[in-house]
Order: sequence, then C-alpha cells, then structure tokens
Amino acid sequence: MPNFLEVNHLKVWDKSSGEVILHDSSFKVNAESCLAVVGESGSGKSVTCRAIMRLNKPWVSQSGEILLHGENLSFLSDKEMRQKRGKTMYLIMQHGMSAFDPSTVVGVHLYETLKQHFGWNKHEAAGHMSIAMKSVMLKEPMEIMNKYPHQLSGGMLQRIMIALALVLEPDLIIADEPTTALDTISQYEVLEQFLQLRERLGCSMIFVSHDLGMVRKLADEVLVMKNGVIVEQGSTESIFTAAKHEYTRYLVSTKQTLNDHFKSVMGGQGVAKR
Ligand SMILES: Nc1ncnc2c1ncn2[C@@H]1O[C@H](COP(=O)(O)OP(=O)(O)OP(=O)(O)O)[C@@H](O)[C@H]1O
Repeated sequence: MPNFLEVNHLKVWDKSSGEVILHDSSFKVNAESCLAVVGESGSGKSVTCRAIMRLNKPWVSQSGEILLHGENLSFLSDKEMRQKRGKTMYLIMQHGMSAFDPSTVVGVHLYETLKQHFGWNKHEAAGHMSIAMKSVMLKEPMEIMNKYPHQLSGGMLQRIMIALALVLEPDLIIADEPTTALDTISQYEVLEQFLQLRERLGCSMIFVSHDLGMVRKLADEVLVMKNGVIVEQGSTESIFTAAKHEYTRYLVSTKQTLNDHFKSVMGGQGVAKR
C-alpha cells in the first residue's frame, strides 16, 4: 500500500530555551492503516502529533518534511494549513473539553466547523450531525448540541468529536490519548467507536496511547518513543511478540505483568486481546 503520510527528519525545539524536544523523527503511515505511538510520559508523542498538524506553541519551532499525499505541508501558509485541519487532517485530543469553546453550546462549534468546510447552514449541519451522533450512540442529539461542554461527560465529548469526524470524513485522524481521561467503561465504548470509525471511513490514523491493550486491538503498526527519539517501529504483531529494542520489551512486559495481575484480581478475566 502507498505511504499516505511521510515524516522525514522532523526536529522540534523550544526556541526560548534551545531545548531539543524531537531530535530526528522519520516514519510513515500507510493508506488506510493505523499507526499507534507509545512511550513514557514526556517522550514527545503529543509534540509529534501537534507538529504534523502544525499546532505547537509559537515558541516551539520545527524543521523537516511532512508529506501528506506527497504534498509537503511545510510549504503551506497558515491559512492553507487551517483549511487542511478538520477536513483533511483531524485531531482528537485527550480532553474533549479542549476542543470546544467553554462559553458556547457545543452545537455552535459544530455548525461553524461544518459551515467552514461544506458551506452548510445551521439546519443542514444539524441534520448531518444528528445522524452521525445517533450512530455513535448519542441519543437526543439536538438536546446535546444545546448543552455547554461542561454539562457533558468526557466520554460524550469524545463521541461528539468522533461523530464530527464521521461527517467531515478526514483522510487522516490523529487521536492523542483520546481515552486516557475517561473511566474504564467509557474507554471501552470510545475504543469501539474508534474501531468503527476506521472501518467506516477507511482513513489513516495515528493513535497515541498508554494502553497497550488498546493499541494491540486497533493498530497495524506501532512506533515506540523515548526521550524525543523513535526507538523502534514495526508491525503490531512484531512489537508485541518479537520486539528488537530493550525499551520496547520493557514496555510490553510491564503491560503483561499488569494484565496478569488484573487477571488474578478479576478471577481469570484478563484484558481482551485481538
Ligand atoms: N509547548 C511546549 N514548550 C516547550 N516544551 C514543551 C512544550 N510541550 C511539550 N514540551 C516538552 O516536550 C517534551 C515532550 O512532551 P510531550 O507532551 O510531547 O510528551 P508525551 O510523550 O506526549 O507525554 P504524555 O504521555 O505525558 O502526554 C516534554 O519534555 C515537554 O516538557
């Protein structure tokens, strides 16, 4: 399958302190495939996601090539990048709350986004959103769209983001720990929605997660990061069964130990594997 996204020699640094955050990252995401990014806190997973979207803070600089469908995003103006975000590249963050303006009801954000990308009026946007929201098990969509973000749970906000993705049909979805802030039941439900999202849109995906059980279920390939450096990339199967790097083996064995412990506590019921 052709490469859909190609990142070459991505370097990211803090201009004010001179600290290098990502040293020299190169990786690829195939068309219609999901790349999971794993690694300990502070290893640079979020900065990588934001660099692709060009959403890092103004004092953070980046160099290198980011090719999407062969188009080098580094050459695009800020205005052109804004047009790419949402419809072509779609970011789902850890806290659903951060995607929405706290001072308006969530419908306003949804209508504005859909107006920007499709030119739809409020009525058209509400119609499309209602169908998508029902499909991700959000009942009473019109009622939900009239609520402020703080009146909705984290799981509901993430599902609204997934529903919006279903309407926008982006080519690339970047999900940065989309389930970390949720309780266990909601994590499972949102993961199910991600699986369906992939199936329905056939899009490419970058999925950042601490949860290796989820990664194993969702991803085709896994990229392992440590201290701003990619230490290993391979198929999900090879990472879990035949990791080359010591750090990857450490991550996988820690997960196995936790799973075994969980199994004993739950009386034999471990975390489901693919
Ligand atoms: N806006 C910023 N300005 C300067 N440095 C930053 C900025 N954002 C992140 N960093 C630094 O970059 C490094 C990587 O951070 P990043 O948030 O990408 O890690 P992460 O792997 O996503 O961690 P976590 O799993 O905890 O979210 C950290 O040392 C962090 O302090």
